[in-house]
Amino acid sequence: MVVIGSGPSGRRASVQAAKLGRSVLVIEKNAKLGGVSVHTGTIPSKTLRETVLNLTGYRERGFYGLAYRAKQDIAAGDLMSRLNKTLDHEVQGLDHQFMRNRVHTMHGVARFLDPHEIEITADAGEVHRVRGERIVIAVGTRPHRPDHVPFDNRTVLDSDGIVALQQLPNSLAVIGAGVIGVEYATIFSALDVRVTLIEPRESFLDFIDRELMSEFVYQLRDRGVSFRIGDTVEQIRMEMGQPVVMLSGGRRVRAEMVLYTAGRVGATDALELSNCGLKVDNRGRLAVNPQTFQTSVPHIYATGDVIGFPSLASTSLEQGRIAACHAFGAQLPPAPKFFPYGIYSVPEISTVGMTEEEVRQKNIAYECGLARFRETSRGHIMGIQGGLLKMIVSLDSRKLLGVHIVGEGATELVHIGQAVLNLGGTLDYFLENTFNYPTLAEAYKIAALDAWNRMTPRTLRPEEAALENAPPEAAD
Ligand SMILES: Cc1cc2nc3c(=O)[nH]c(=O)nc-3n(C[C@H](O)[C@H](O)[C@H](O)COP(=O)(O)OP(=O)(O)OC[C@H]3O[C@@H](n4cnc5c(N)ncnc54)[C@H](O)[C@@H]3O)c2cc1C
Ligand SMILES: NC(=O)c1ccc[n+]([C@@H]2O[C@H](COP(=O)([O-])OP(=O)(O)OC[C@H]3O[C@@H](n4cnc5c(N)ncnc54)[C@H](O)[C@@H]3O)[C@@H](O)[C@H]2O)c1
Repeated sequence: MVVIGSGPSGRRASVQAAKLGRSVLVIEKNAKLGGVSVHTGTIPSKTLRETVLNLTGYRERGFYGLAYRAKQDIAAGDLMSRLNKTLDHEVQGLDHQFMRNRVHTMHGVARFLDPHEIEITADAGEVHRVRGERIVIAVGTRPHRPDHVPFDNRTVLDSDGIVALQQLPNSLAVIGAGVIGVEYATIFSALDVRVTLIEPRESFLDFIDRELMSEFVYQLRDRGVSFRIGDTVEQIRMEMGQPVVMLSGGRRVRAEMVLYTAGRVGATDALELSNCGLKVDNRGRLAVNPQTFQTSVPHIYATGDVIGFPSLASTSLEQGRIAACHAFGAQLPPAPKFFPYGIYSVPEISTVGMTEEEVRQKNIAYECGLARFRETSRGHIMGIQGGLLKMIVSLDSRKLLGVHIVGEGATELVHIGQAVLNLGGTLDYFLENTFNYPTLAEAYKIAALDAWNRMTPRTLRPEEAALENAPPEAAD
């Protein structure tokens, strides 16, 4: 098997194929393995977030006040040193995994010569040719960089540029309130940078439950984040060395730095896909069979971000494994119905299953249970002020339909809800089981009791019951 790209889906496909006893070659154009996930995407952004929360003492501010700082003057270098160490560990882990499983690697840009033959051009210009019985295209995406945006990697940058930051800005305008934009906007806001989030549509993160979003936006406004939602960017001008974002309707946003995060496009340009009979859509993405990840050319698979939604490292890993198993006839159980979504903003958001809006659209009779983290003893111990867990259950079957969490630890907590949901569990799981105390997971119990209270007719007090059972004249 030849795998093009060493991100999460290429990595999982290649190791799975090797475990099935096949000979595997991974082609990677970068000098280091790991893909977008390790070098510019998931791991760097999550490491920056963790570093910011640690150095600012953000998690302790509930006790010691807004002025509390673990480190007084935080510079870009403080963020980068921890980032580089984390990335080195990730790459070492990956190199070791490939070595253990005898996955071969070759560095260079791959392009198809025909449906089985691939040419690899290394940085030094050296050219190799390889043949694959099965091929996996796992080339991922790159940031969308329109010509009219004056990127200079210093004051106007994209999410690739932010991981090589030289200096921290005092103010930041983030253009595009997708997952990347929202994560970085909130991370910088936690660093006390003045942040403005700009989004042309009338709402953002539409796949998140709206009640959760109002809690999230409330917390961000409270921290001073400005929102320009429904405002189109007409131009980004440089005035006295600083970017000014010109919005439709005449408004301007002046900021020391602009982060442009208005989506990504498939990294398929170099592949010369016409040589193997494949075509991409207008965003450079490939269509696949969603069960097997085969493209229209059956021995060529495509996995990860290059096939579009949901474009997560978590789902990409699974896609790679499924593709390799299918390619070599290994059996796989059907994929679970629901996967979690984690947004590593500050505060975190995580969600699994249907939102309240989706449940309504499907006309399912439902009830919700809510728990605020401040209702848990663990929340008091940690000094947590915000945080909400929302549970949606079916009124007819009592089955769990969705869990939505905003607040500390949301991306970990969500897996309890995911297990119950994918195992077809009901509200009763949470009512009947004992949870460790004190934990944030106790929020599940509190939310379940809240839903139960709303669903169950109230037991009448003895004097009310007596009146209810009495003959009509006595009730008068
Ligand atoms: C800022 C950011 C934050 C993110 N945070 C999260 C998160 O918290 N959680 C999450 O689940 N997901 C997150 N993601 C998404 C996640 O990174 C992607 O879903 C994942 O990396 C996709 O994996 P992939 O297998 O498609 O390969 P990628 O990681 O995209 O890697 C593709 C590789 O292919 C190589 N390549 C491309 N073309 C060629 C060629 N012609 N020849 C040879 N090699 C080639 C590239 O150099 C690259 O190394 C984030 C993404 C970004 C950008
Ligand atoms: N925690 C995570 O799992 C995580 C984190 C980051 C990224 N990702 C993945 O990476 C992918 C890419 O994320 P993304 O945020 O770049 O893309 P996105 O498509 O999620 O969001 C892009 C945003 O930019 C807006 N936009 C589009 N054109 C614009 C323009 N001309 N001007 C201003 N705004 C514009 C869109 O309306 C949208 O809100 C996502 O699909 C996501 O799954 C995941």
